[in-house]
Amino acid sequence: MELLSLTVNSNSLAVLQALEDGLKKADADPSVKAVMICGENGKFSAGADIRGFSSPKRHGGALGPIVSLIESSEKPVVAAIEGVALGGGLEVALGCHYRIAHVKAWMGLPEVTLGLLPGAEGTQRLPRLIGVPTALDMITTGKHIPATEALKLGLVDEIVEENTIEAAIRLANKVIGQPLGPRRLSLKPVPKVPNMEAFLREAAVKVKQQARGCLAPELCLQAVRAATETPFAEGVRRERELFRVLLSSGQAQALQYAFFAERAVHRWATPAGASWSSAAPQPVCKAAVIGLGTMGRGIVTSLVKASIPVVALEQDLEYLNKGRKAVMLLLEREAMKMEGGAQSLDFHNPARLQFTVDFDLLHDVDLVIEAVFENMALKKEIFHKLSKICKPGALLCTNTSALNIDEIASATSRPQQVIGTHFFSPAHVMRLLEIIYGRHTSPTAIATAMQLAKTLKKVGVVVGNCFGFVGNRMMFPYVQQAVFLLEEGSRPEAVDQVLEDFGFKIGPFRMSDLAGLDVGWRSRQGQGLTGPSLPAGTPARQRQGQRYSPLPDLLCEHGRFGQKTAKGWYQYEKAGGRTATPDPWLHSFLSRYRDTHGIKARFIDQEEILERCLFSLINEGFAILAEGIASGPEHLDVIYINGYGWPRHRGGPMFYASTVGLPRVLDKLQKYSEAHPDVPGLRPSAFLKKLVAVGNPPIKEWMSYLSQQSSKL
Ligand SMILES: CC/C=C/CC(=O)SCCNC(=O)CCNC(=O)[C@H](O)C(C)(C)COP(=O)(O)OP(=O)(O)OC[C@H]1O[C@@H](n2cnc3c(N)ncnc32)[C@H](O)[C@@H]1OP(=O)(O)O
Repeated sequence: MELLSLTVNSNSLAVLQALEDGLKKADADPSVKAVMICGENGKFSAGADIRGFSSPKRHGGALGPIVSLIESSEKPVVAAIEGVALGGGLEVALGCHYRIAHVKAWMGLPEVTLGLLPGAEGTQRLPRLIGVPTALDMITTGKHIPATEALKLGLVDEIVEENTIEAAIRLANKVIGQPLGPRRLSLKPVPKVPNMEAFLREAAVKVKQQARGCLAPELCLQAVRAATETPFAEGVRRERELFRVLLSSGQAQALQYAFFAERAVHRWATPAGASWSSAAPQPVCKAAVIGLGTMGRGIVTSLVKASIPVVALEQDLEYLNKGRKAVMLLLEREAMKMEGGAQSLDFHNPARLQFTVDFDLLHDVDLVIEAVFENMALKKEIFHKLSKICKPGALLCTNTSALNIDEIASATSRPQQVIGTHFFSPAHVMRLLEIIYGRHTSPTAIATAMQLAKTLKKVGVVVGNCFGFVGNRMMFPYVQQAVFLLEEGSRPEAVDQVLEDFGFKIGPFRMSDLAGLDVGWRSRQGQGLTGPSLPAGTPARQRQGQRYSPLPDLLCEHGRFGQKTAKGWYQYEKAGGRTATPDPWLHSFLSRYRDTHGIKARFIDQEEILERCLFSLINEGFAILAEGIASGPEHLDVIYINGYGWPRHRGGPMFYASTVGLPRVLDKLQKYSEAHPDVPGLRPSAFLKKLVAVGNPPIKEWMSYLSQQSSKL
């Protein structure tokens, strides 16, 4: 035997053992001259089984010594990388003396996205191979890179278009007898950077800023720093130490929960029994988007990027030309980020992207996404038209953040094909797609919308139809609490700071200024909560017997719509400016407001700000679960992580509640509810009370209590 081949699809214990046994056998057998390591079924390895991290013994130090064993082999070891080499899989490849990859393979060290660091000596070998700046980027972001890039970086020695295994065998035969010392990465010095210390210091500041409280990127950087400052063996010791810190941090559990939650939402189901396992999607070969405002432009861009031909429609030529310009600009920017540039998107080709004011051009599309502004009468008029013009099987989607899907569907002759597709702004960037089924929506329509999400590289989450659906419905009590806190004595910057320190990308007041206060104002006017239709004599701070804050309405009456008017909860340098500065006018306005309404301002500490905002949001989540609007807590968490800037390392609001402990959440809600009996959002939901009563079960068991007990809730 001249060559031994080993397969390493996943780094399970059995595979590791087989790898170790195989290597020892190869070393001991004089007839073996070289070793080739490959994966089965066209995949090298996706790394360790993520579920295994809950048992530290299984992975912590198990792989590192095997990687060292590979490297110290006296016979050349060649990695044949097909499919993916990720995490522990890539670390195995780094232990090999040569790496050869298929042109379509992808590589990366994504441990950081799971709250960990590459703990099998990867933080020490990769910088030695490709240099500190690039290794640091790969390790702290966890990005997957294509084989072509890996070749440019020197991560692999060769890429092939044909049979990788045969090419690896050829390479192994060629290098038999050549000295292995120069191929052992642990023996190589880390390539120098002109001012390494300054470089690492700057990188640390950047990584900390981007991490927003997530530990893993910072500890990844510390491990790479160790590679630059200490010999290999010392660096490995430091890497193991840091790995153990991360493994026992709650953040790793939260991030791993988020990994599986994002996959669990693919397996959608509705209370009526429709599900992913029985429904098949319809093909979408051509789509249309109606309305080229901010949302429509992003949606068109997203479809073009996914190579779906689009007809983009506006109400008149003026709006069409404005929309066309904006879409072209977005597409040009996107094309610049892509390898093939504008050519790869081909958006100047009318067969790919057509602009029109003629509804009749929608006769042959497979799917329409209506994205006009939130006006029920207008949406119904459009859907009525669509059901006359579109071909029989076409899916009719409405991009709405709160409107009733059933009412929109009632305007058509085919309500089974009507579905809500709630995109998030900017629609070509944000990953979330909330998919809302109505009473008559067919399983095929849901499956098609889910497939669309996948094609657009988004995470689709299927939810039921209610005001605000899941995301916005949970957001209402959160924002309401934030405003109540201002009434009681706090300031926008204090509330935002607490929530941003928690890890939100942006606090509720900065968010409101960004989105525009006029959006909510129009909606409240429509609901008769403010404006001319408010009955005379309505108390200023009460609606239907419940506490109401007119503060946001008053700001709008002063023309303060947020960034677009340079004034909102903050002041900005100019209309459209982005830099929020606390505004003395607002502070004295709040004082006058409190005086007018006889409110005595009090000091509100950070704990109260955090708990009232977050626990009211979580409380609404429990109500949503109890009503069957979403089929599990993962759905709510995926929505919040991908659409609302919830810090991923805290796993989503429902996972966070499970880590705080449901008895504590209940206790605090009870306390706040007693202090504010006129605020329904603080009254603990029956489902939360039930879960506490049955002993605070783990999150994965919550829904089982609902099905047994829903009638008694
Ligand atoms: C000291 C030793 C330490 C080692 C550290 C590590 O190795 S940590 C693990 C590093 N690896 C990863 O993070 C890879 C994670 N996986 C992915 O990025 C993707 O799954 C993929 C490999 C790129 C494939 O993507 P694709 O879109 O084709 O499929 P899915 O993501 O839907 O995955 C299919 C199912 O496989 C499960 N899965 C994938 N990888 C793992 C894994 N490493 N451990 C456990 N399970 C994994 C995934 O959950 C899917 O299962 P479902 O049952 O369908 O949900």
